[in-house]
Amino acid sequence: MTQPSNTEVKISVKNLDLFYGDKQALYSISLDIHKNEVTALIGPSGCGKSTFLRTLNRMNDLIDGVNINGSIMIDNEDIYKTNDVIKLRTKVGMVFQKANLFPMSIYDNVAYGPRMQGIKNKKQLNEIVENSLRGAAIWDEVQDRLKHSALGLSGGQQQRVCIARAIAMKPDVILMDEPTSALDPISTLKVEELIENMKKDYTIVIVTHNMQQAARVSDRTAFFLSGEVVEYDETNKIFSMPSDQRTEDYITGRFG
Ligand SMILES: Nc1ncnc2c1ncn2[C@@H]1O[C@H](COP(=O)(O)OP(=O)(O)OP(=O)(O)O)[C@@H](O)[C@H]1O
Repeated sequence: MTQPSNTEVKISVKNLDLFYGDKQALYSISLDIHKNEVTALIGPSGCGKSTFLRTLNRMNDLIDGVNINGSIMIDNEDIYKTNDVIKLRTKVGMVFQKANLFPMSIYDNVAYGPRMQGIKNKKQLNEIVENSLRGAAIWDEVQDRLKHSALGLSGGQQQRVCIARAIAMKPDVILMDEPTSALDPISTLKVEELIENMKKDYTIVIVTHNMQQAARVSDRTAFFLSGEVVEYDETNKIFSMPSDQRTEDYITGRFG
């Protein structure tokens, strides 16, 4: 468990409500996410963790009938007031629960985003691919088979290539939605180590069902319940001395 430092605020969420049609899924969420920290979102199934995560790069815009009130500022800019959603999603990358690599080579998977941005220079692409795979702690395992299909890798390796693919876009923030829930314990540990190492370069927000994982990798933890944030604090505090009885009941396994 790491000690949070007094880092600057990267993302500031104020009074955020979200509705799927008539159904409200998030209630007046306000919290600050700090730069170069790992922030964990925990809570029982259906409490709104993924919904909240997706608001941070406007992935919910892709769902019909979603309405949002309140504001989310990233680097002091309201992300719901910009029209450049592509730029936002470049700055705020995402890694999903299940590795979702394209049926193409490892190299092409990582080079995909930069190529879409118009980078064609071979040397530059080689550099981006190598640096991204190194950044995702998978270079040593795949450097001899960059031209092989990415789908031939193990689940844990594929998930790290997904992280490399996110890194290749040079994001500031990386959102991770249960990135290890489909992995075995050893691959999980590798991804957790990777997350710890990545926070010096990125701001990371991770949804996890795994309480030990939240305790191991995060600096701050938000406990969600029925669409509200019950408690948000330093991870040490949440896991040793929560202020709210409901947080305590959840982390001690009394429900959820
Ligand atoms: N596309 C959607 N349309 C309508 N309702 C949705 C949609 N996605 C999620 N919901 C509802 O919003 C609420 C929050 O769901 P969400 O997936 O954010 O919770 P979660 O905490 O991430 O759950 P889990 O841990 O099971 O992934 C739930 O009641 C869910 O049914």
